[in-house]
Amino acid sequence: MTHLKVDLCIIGAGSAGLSVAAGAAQMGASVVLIERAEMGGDCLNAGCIPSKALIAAAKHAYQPQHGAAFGVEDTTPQVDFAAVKDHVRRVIDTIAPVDSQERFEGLGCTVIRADARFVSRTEVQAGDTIITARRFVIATGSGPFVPPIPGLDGVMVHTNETIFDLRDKPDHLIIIGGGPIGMEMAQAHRRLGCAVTVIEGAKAMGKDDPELAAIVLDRLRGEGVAIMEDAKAERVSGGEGGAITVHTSKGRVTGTHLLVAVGRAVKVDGMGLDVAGVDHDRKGITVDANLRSVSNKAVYAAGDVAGGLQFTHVAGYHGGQLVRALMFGLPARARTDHIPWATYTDPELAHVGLTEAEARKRHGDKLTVVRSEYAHNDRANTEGRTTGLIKVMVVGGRPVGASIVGHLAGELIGMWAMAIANKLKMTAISNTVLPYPTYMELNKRAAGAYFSPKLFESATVKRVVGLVQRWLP
Ligand SMILES: Cc1cc2nc3c(=O)[nH]c(=O)nc-3n(C[C@H](O)[C@H](O)[C@H](O)COP(=O)(O)OP(=O)(O)OC[C@H]3O[C@@H](n4cnc5c(N)ncnc54)[C@H](O)[C@@H]3O)c2cc1C
Ligand SMILES: NC(=O)c1ccc[n+]([C@@H]2O[C@H](COP(=O)([O-])OP(=O)(O)OC[C@H]3O[C@@H](n4cnc5c(N)ncnc54)[C@H](O)[C@@H]3O)[C@@H](O)[C@H]2O)c1
Repeated sequence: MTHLKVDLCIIGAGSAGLSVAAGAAQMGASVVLIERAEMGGDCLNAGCIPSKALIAAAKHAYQPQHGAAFGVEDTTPQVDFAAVKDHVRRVIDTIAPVDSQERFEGLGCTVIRADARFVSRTEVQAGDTIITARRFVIATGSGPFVPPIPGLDGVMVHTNETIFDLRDKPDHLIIIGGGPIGMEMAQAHRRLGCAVTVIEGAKAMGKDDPELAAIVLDRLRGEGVAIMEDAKAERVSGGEGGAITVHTSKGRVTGTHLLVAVGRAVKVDGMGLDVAGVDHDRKGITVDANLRSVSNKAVYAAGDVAGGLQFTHVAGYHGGQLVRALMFGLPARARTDHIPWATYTDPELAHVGLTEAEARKRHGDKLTVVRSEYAHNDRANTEGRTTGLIKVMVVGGRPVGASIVGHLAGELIGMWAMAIANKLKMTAISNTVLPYPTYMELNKRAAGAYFSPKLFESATVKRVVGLVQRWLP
């Protein structure tokens, strides 16, 4: 058995673990980084990157069929599904060196490729190495939750861990779960030529503003994705030639392939957390506002396993907060009110801060909701992207939330994320001069919609202007 004594031991080399490791090692701490599977974790290997690469291929399949409005004849492209998967693989391989063992060893980390588990409150074993550390970061992420639906174990079930490796095009893909994974995968597969049915137990895209989500759902339905809502998957059965039937509270659907996307299960099993005295539950490690275990002060958690929002940018944010806490002894104080998210359907759906419903509940009459429609944006008109809108929730002259549905919503939300993170006023947006014609002007128009009534419908302003005009030379 080898023994190592270090400042910091990080378990998991996904977005969260890598962010902490890179920062801590470059600031001079001795760091052990342990990963039992592929470097880069879910985002690189089975999450964000393959899904966005697949969506990009699907856009290429879709666009040639919709050029007529621009005077370009519609054509039906031939999709080589296996070649699409080659493209997905190439993108992963291109990005992989940034997350690689070699790169992190170059930064000064000791990288161990093994399963890690606590053997005491201050020691972790990985393979034949025992690591004693002043601090530990658990960044073990999450995996697909596969619910105990009767019959599921009797058919071939895909999750995000296998769907990107599928090289034969599904004739009919059934997706259980209408969250971000389900809806992104539904549209991508439909555009690549599959029949797709989504079975959602409650409301599809149910974590987003329902008015904006409805615009995405209309679009997907218009493209031929069948979406069943309030239809809980109750039983699954197999049939001849690999056919799969999902029985729901609203009837049954038969397809050729099944993707389960009903949420995530955090990875904490077999880690010796009880030996280390680290409290945890179904949502992950129980941490305080500083991402520190409430029951073992030497242990911190970051990313999906920290029990909050499950996004790569949150994992990165946790990483930054922990570097600050672990290297300088400053409080981490992870906020959540300024965290944006985006779902990369077409149109995209993005959000930051309070939704309209949450803002109404919290702020009542003090809330103003302003809107800006894509149909009034010149750039959107030139590109035929006029479906969409922005809603901004404003209290006391400052944005407290923004929701966007439309082309590039994931990019546009950045301006509101910056405003909320830095507690900027609406004037910070309205004072900004933007290039014309851009989609970004939608944000400025929303800020304009906030000030317009105050300027153009105010008797006081009219009186002052009248007086000034009388006295101006
Ligand atoms: C299909 C899909 C699409 C997504 N798209 C987006 C998106 O567009 N944008 C976005 O922000 N987020 C997206 N996400 C979410 C994002 O992937 C996760 O939030 C992010 O990967 C979490 O990072 P993490 O470091 O917490 O965990 P992970 O990336 O899961 O990394 C944890 C690592 O720990 C390792 N590990 C676990 N247990 C042990 C152990 N005992 N010993 C050693 N190693 C261990 C695992 O092997 C893994 O490599 C998507 C997720 C999925 C599934
Ligand atoms: N663009 C992005 O940022 C992005 C993309 C994909 C995933 N993610 C992350 O991954 C997480 C997991 O995504 P997800 O879509 O798997 O989970 P989710 O929890 O967001 O959505 C799962 C959906 O499945 C439904 N469901 C659960 N059980 C069901 C049943 N038996 N029958 C029918 N429907 C059922 C739920 O009502 C819910 O709407 C997300 O919350 C997000 O954090 C992010």
